[in-house]
Amino acid sequence: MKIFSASQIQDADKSTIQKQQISSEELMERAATKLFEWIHARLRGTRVTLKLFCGIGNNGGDGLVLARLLHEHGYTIQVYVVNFSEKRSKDFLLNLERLKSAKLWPDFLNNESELPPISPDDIVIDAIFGIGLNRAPNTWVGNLIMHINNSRAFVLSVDIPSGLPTDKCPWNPDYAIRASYVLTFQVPKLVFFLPETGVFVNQWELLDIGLDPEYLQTTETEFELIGRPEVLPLYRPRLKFSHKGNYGHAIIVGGSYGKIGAVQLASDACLSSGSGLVTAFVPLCGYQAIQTALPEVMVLTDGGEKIISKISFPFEPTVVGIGMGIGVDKITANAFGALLKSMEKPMVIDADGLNILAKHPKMLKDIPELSVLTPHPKELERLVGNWSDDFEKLSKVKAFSTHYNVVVVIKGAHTITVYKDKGFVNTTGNPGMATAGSGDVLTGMITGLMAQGYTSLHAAIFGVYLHGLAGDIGVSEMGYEALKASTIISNIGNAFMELLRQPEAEPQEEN
Ligand SMILES: NC(=O)C1=CN([C@@H]2O[C@H](COP(=O)(O)OP(=O)(O)OC[C@H]3O[C@@H](n4cnc5c(N)ncnc54)[C@H](O)[C@@H]3O)[C@@H](O)[C@H]2O)[C@@H](O)CC1
Ligand SMILES: Nc1ncnc2c1ncn2[C@@H]1O[C@H](COP(=O)(O)OP(=O)(O)O)[C@@H](O)[C@H]1O
Ligand SMILES: [K+]
Repeated sequence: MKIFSASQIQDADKSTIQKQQISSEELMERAATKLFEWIHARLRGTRVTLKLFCGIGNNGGDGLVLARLLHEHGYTIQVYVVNFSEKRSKDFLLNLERLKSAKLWPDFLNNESELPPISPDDIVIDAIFGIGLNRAPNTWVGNLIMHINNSRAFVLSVDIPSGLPTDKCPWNPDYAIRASYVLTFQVPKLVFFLPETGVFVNQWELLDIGLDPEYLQTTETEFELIGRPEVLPLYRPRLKFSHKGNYGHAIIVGGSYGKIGAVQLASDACLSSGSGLVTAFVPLCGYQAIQTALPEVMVLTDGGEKIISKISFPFEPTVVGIGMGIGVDKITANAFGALLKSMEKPMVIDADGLNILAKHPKMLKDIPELSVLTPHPKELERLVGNWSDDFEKLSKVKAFSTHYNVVVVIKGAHTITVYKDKGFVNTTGNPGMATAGSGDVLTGMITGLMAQGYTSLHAAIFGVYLHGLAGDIGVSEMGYEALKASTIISNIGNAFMELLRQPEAEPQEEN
């Protein structure tokens, strides 16, 4: 699903109004009716007080229409107009008049007003700012936002939490609503998924308000949200008459004394993702452990007892996944650098492989084109330097990816796979996966997919999604705390099956 910028959404609104020959006021009515239907379907007339905080733009206009509809259906409501500017929008004014005609008189709040009482049992509807927010809220509006946040009431935000801009981080994080739930119009917003801004959104849901489908389909976006519909077409089915030679031979290179488990996890994950053959390449001390733990995996060693000192293969691998537990010793770094120079096919580089690159930036130019790099935030910072906020991080990664022609997987709660100017935001995974070795599993999975012929970009997007899904299935059986990296591996098969599951047929109505 595409993630549009604020200005693109505004263009989609305009295009809708023009093509569907409706007025902006009708579009507002349509949007607010969707809000009302969502709320009414859940509350079904429950006796609860809804406190609607409405700004003076179109987001506030949505709030006013919603207030009218709630009132018509007998709900107890209190409407506050957050009067932060004299420049009220046309549709806000129109709906203010309609509200007054329905004998509903809002309280007008300004910088001299007392903060209105909010009980933890109230439901707050937050319609102060929408995607039109373009500067920091002033102090009294910020204080009102903090008051709402401190109220412990359930806060339902219209379109976007007020105070959170659509395409940047908030000027002041205290001055942004922390929404219990966001009902967002038509398309998801990027800020819902970034570590610094996603904290303002506990849960979100799309409301389809019928924006111009042609505009939505034909407009290119910088980011895309990756769910089942996007991943399913990437799947490469296994053929009836195929044999293991058709699915590639992956080599997982890594490990050092005390860190052989990382290679074991990655090799296991690589095999469990469908690689035809998997060989682990480890220092001598890892030989027995891997041979014992993974009978299906072959093992190569170099001469070094505790660390890798020279990397060479007696055959040409389909793909190499490298770096987990390998250490950053100078000898290992030299061996790694020599391998980069000799390789032409795309590789997967993780963990200490990335740390070696950060320590020896001259090696960067030797990374084979279209390789996949899988940094966690700290490794990323070592690689691209620090950033002032999540948006700067994204632009740095885009520049890095373009410069070296590599795919960068920014790992996190919503892992973002970046290739050149485009970012793919993952939707699977959970905090149970914040555990030792889960990154090694991801590297193994991406390597395993590339071995089978998935392109680098597809392997990264598909692997990240499947890894998160395997984690979600694992957590559904044992909870967050007990999930281990090996649990993710044992659920890779379930994740494939869940992905490929046929949707259940709609029950037939009996005549
Ligand atoms: N355009 C359309 O046809 C539709 C718009 N919709 C709603 O309209 C919203 C966008 O509305 P608007 O563009 O009116 O903007 P907002 O309602 O988000 O913002 C209010 C106005 O305040 C001004 N402003 C921005 N930041 C400010 C600040 N910190 N302090 C004081 N004033 C500030 C802006 O210039 C803006 O015009 C969407 O989020 C959505 O809720 C929906 O009704 C669907 C249809
Ligand atoms: N809160 C979270 N929600 C979803 N996924 C997470 C979360 N925390 C970590 N993960 C995932 O777990 C993996 C952790 O990788 P990494 O930090 O490299 O672990 P390790 O180095 O121990 O292998 C990444 O794929 C990341 O996206
Ligand atoms: K809002």
